[in-house]
Amino acid sequence: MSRTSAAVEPPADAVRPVRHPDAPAPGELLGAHYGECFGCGGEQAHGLHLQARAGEGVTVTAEFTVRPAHQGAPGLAHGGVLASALDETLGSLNWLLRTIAVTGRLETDFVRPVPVDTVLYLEAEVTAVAGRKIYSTATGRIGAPDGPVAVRADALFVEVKVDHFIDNGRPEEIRAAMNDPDQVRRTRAFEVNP
Ligand SMILES: CCCCCCCCCCCC(=O)SCCNC(=O)CCNC(=O)[C@H](O)C(C)(C)COP(=O)(O)OP(=O)(O)OC[C@H]1O[C@@H](n2cnc3c(N)ncnc32)[C@H](O)[C@@H]1OP(=O)(O)O
Repeated sequence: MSRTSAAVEPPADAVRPVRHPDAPAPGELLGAHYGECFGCGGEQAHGLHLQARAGEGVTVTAEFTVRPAHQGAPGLAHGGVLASALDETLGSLNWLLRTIAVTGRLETDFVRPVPVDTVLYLEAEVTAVAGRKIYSTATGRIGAPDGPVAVRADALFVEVKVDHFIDNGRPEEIRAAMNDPDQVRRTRAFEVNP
């Protein structure tokens, strides 16, 4: 059962999200926004290596394989790892809006245990936007895109300027990300225009 709080309910003046005209086409892989990202980075040895794919409208899908390193209870995925997979999937939606945003609130329901070696099929959608606040929802299903729901989440992302990272991050990583030879990743991190 979901017990979503008012904090992740869009207010009355919220509007429908608008897919950016230059958003990746439905079916296209989004790629990582940062090579060292725990959720999606290919250079992050300890990461989830989650790959999100654009869907129709402001939706994405992603697959995440639960590895032995992701255990909490013996043979079962750790709840925090599952929340991370949901967070990353939800965060990747903002690229379809061409908005830089960070997770303000993430409410997660853990519905079924998720065994090691399971492929979790994630889908996420932006439901509404109110000023800087972006409301979104996600589900993770076991074994197949129409498998049983194991986890779900509602989230509030808050739009930020690139200064958020420059002011709060470590200079060496910021410098490296700004000089990333991967132009798409650099654009996602630092040159996004609404
Ligand atoms: C280098 C690579 C780059 C990479 C670029 C790509 C980034 C990908 C990120 C991946 C996802 C992550 O891991 S993100 C990492 C985890 N998250 C974070 O570190 C965020 C930490 N929190 C913050 O920095 C801050 O609290 C913010 C930015 C979220 C909000 O601060 P702020 O900018 O001062 O704004 P503030 O006025 O407080 O809030 C704006 C509106 O949102 C609402 N609001 C804010 N937080 C909440 C909340 N938790 N629950 C309910 N509502 C909230 C406020 O009530 C307000 O509503 P109203 O009054 O307007 O109605």
